[in-house]
Amino acid sequence: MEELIRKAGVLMEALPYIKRFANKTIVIKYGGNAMVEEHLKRGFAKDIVLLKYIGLNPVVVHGGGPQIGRVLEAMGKETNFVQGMRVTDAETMDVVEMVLGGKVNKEIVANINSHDGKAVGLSGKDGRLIVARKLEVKALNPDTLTSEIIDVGMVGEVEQINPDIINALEDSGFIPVIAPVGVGLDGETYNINADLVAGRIAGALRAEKLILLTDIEGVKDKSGRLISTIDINKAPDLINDGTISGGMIPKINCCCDAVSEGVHKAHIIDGRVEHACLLEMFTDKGIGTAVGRFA
Ligand SMILES: Nc1ncnc2c1ncn2[C@@H]1O[C@H](COP(=O)(O)OP(=O)(O)O)[C@@H](O)[C@H]1O
Ligand SMILES: CC(=O)N[C@@H](CCC(=O)OP(=O)(O)O)C(=O)O
Repeated sequence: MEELIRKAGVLMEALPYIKRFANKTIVIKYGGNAMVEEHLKRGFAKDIVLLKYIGLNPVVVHGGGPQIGRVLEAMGKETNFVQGMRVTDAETMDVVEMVLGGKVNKEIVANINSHDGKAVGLSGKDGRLIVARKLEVKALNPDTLTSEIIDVGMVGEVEQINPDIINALEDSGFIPVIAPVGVGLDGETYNINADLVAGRIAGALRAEKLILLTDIEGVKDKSGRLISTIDINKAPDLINDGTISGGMIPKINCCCDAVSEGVHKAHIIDGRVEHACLLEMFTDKGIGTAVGRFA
């Protein structure tokens, strides 16, 4: 009996959040590093289905960097990163589109649907959801100490999000699952960092929340302790003083951009924790790092 009462208590803790988030859109970025063990993949799919059944509108944007890397390696093709972006020649672009839009996207769709969700896979080409242009990456040349443009190939940045297709799917009870492949004005294909796509989609949808699932507990301070909240005005200091580096920089920047565009809060959480999304959304304490306006 005690165990049953404890379970009821857990449900009651969730009640104010279920009420607050009813009919709200939640954009969840599912990183390639978080798609590891089978039980975690199933747990993620079940979380998404539960969110939909209790009246929220989850939108999934996925990555797949490690999965792309494995295929390129099997082909014997070298891959390089500049400022966290994969240098993408024509052959690499084909692999990226096949892996993200094909295998990875369909695996997530199938997993959600096997738990009675109604997921539909999309890339940025569908309904011209993600219109992109070539990304210009500037870096300092150590010899001349001048800033130079580095050609990273078909890497794109988001020019515009056309959310009509997402709204149409949501209205019909479907769960959009989006691969971060963009389309240019002339129909060309672009490879875009999945965090950046998730942030821009959350902004365009005026989502209640953006959740980035990654492979670390959240943002940590210099002594390795988790920082549970970051005000968007304080984030640049954490980058400038070196607390935040590497792959965490685009994450925090896209969280800040999303909040500036009207998203209420963005969260960076550990996708290796089972049911991470539910723990973040429906418990008082939450997990990971929340980015918002706290001042
Ligand atoms: N202050 C910080 N707190 C947490 N992680 C950080 C920090 N600074 C840099 N990182 C690095 O950022 C990584 C997350 O970025 P990334 O590997 O690109 O994630 P994903 O593959 O999920 O997109 C962490 O694993 C960690 O190595
Ligand atoms: C331009 C660029 O780097 N694109 C990424 C797209 C996938 C991605 O972002 O995947 P994760 O979220 O799993 O890292 C790539 O090619 O790896």
